[in-house]
Amino acid sequence: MPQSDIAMLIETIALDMRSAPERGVLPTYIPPLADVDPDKFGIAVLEANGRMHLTGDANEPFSIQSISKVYALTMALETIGAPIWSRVRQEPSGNPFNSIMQLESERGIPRNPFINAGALVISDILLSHFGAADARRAFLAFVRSLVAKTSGVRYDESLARQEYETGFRNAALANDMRNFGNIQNLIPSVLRQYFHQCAITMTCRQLAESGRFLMMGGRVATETAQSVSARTTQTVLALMMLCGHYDGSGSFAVQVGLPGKSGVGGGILAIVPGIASIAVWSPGLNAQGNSLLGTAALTRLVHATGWSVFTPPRHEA
Ligand SMILES: NC(=O)CC[C@H](N)C(=O)O
Repeated sequence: MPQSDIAMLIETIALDMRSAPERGVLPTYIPPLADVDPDKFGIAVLEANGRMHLTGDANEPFSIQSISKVYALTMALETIGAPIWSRVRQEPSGNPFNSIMQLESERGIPRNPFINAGALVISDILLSHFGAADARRAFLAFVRSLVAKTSGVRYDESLARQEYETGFRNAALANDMRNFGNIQNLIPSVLRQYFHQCAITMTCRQLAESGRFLMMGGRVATETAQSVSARTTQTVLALMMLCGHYDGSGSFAVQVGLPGKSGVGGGILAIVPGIASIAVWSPGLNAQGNSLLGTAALTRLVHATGWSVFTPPRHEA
């Protein structure tokens, strides 16, 4: 698609989204996220050729929350590899992201790395691998290695602390898994690691840049950064498609048709393999905790571009 068309398209979508009457609801269980301006809206589209298209609030940092689960899984796969699958499965959960019922009945083995229980196991794995003193630093360094300009890519310490003080459900999930022998480090350390990962702030521009390795089969944006293996990339994309939107993953696949990962900060990272890395941000959420207008914007974008992975490639006659 010509570059001017993408630029115009996202302008039009952003304009329509600005006046949308239904904007979803802000999450109240993480206090600072309830105070974000619900009218914020941004889109960043990074094409495979390196062109970046931005609109709206695409240069404003926001809390990436569960989008961080993509980087954590990538790191765990690149450092530990296949043994992680004895502690977390690769299946859709069909349950809310913070559900404890399924975890209990399945004896502390989470369905996938993108629900909270699975992400806590991944945080535990990173803690064991890098050590308590270095795991947080290593995680932030990895995320920074994926973006060109790292300014603003940081832990929001205040948000991480407030989630630590109020995240009783996550504490319950971690304790339940420790009871089943699937958490090895001390619970406070695991929770601190996990809440910090969730509390990273990034702009849509930086998020789209960070998805470059997923778009390009493992090649990253900056020259200094290591590349990620093609196998890890495919695994992460497959799980984003199947589990990236929790119990809304099926309808996201039907509407948008791209591997995507949402966060309760209102961001979504969606990947068109070989073609584009897309980040959208609108803080209001739908009933499954995924950005309402972010999903609507991606639906429009994919409809106009034919970028769904389920759309057959156009062949010249
Ligand atoms: N879906 C999300 O973004 C959830 C992340 C949030 N930090 C939590 O653990 O509840």
